[in-house]
Amino acid sequence: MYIGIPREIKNNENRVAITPAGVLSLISDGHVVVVEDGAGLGSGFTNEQYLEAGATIVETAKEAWSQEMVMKVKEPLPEEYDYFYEGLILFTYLHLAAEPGLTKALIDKKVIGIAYETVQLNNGGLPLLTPMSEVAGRMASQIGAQFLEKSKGGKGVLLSGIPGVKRSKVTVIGGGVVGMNAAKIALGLGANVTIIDLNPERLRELEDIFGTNINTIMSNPMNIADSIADSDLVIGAVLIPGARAPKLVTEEMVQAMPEGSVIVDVAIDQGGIFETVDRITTHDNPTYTKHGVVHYSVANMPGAVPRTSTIGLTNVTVPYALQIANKGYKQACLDNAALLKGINTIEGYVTYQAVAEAHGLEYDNVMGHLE
Ligand SMILES: NC(=O)C1=CN([C@@H]2O[C@H](COP(=O)(O)OP(=O)(O)OC[C@H]3O[C@@H](n4cnc5c(N)ncnc54)[C@H](O)[C@@H]3O)[C@@H](O)[C@H]2O)C=CC1
Ligand SMILES: CC(=O)C(=O)O
Repeated sequence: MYIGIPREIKNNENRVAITPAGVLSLISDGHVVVVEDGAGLGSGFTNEQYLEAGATIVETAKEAWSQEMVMKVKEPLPEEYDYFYEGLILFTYLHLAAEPGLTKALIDKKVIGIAYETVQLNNGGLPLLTPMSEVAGRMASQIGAQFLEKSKGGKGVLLSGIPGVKRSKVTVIGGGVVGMNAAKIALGLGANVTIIDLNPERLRELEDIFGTNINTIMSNPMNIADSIADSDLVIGAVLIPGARAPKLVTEEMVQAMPEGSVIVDVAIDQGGIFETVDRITTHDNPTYTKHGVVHYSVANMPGAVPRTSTIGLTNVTVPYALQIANKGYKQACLDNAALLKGINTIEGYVTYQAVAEAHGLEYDNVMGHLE
């Protein structure tokens, strides 16, 4: 199979969809990998390293996009939609529930859109989302600590406090991969941590992991309002796979937070869980202040630590890419139920229920397209 790797063009997105080691794996199985000039530089991988691994370097994005399968990191931006063509296999993060324009473009151009974030194992795990959620969760607490500094617009508190001065309170809403990693770092920085989740089994697991060093609370509007009212930092980490994120934190709840508190809405890539998060921010200009509260809503947080993130991402994506390339996407998806769940669009149809619901579009069963 011919596989294209375009350079990422989102603001400060320095990740790339494949490392030279990943190229070698694909080439060893007889595939051709076409990498856009300089695509790996942001992650510290040079054209020469890709060439040594056996890739072909092309000068333009158009050439990288003209291959049978395109592997990317972030969802395509509108200026990339013109590269779509009927039958293209697009293997990347798509986050379609929050992307009506992209959903329409994929349907109109009959692209086979396989979304990393909805590839799902039988146990519910999301193997192609997990490493980036680990990165973003860990970053969320670091970033929150930074924006609590007075010069950054925060109230001027240190997460750990000091002897004689109380520790800051961090509330994490959603105790999955992002939430657990955010809690780990917040605890390490000395904060007083509360995790809120809807799933009692998950709350039990979190207590088994952290012991009584954290508070675990059942998710409901009253508990969320109570916990965030006296929090210094609130982290949004809820996910319903493939769906638009539920707005769990109302404007009124944010208004009740003390001035200079900080919100980090990691779930922004699925639309965000705070009513007051009304925009996606960028690494160049990551925050805005509303009701006196600093809001951070960058949708590609791992793009800021591209070396770690690219290696972490490609560790998990390349084995799936190999299955698609070796067997063809139809057989690969028939043989692998996790990969099958990744197909969001095919032959002009939406084949992921939550995406169809998010946009009021007709849902079609993917199996009818795989004969
Ligand atoms: N902004 C960024 O750069 C990045 C964003 N993300 C996003 O972070 C979000 C979280 O991802 P993961 O932690 O991997 O998901 P996950 O599936 O591991 O965890 C989600 C958690 O939310 C909980 N949940 C569901 N409904 C809830 C409710 N009503 N109240 C409280 N908890 C609820 C679930 O029980 C689960 O424990 C996703 O939207 C993901 O795409 C991930 C990586 C980077
Ligand atoms: C998951 C995601 O949106 C990211 O890694 O940027």
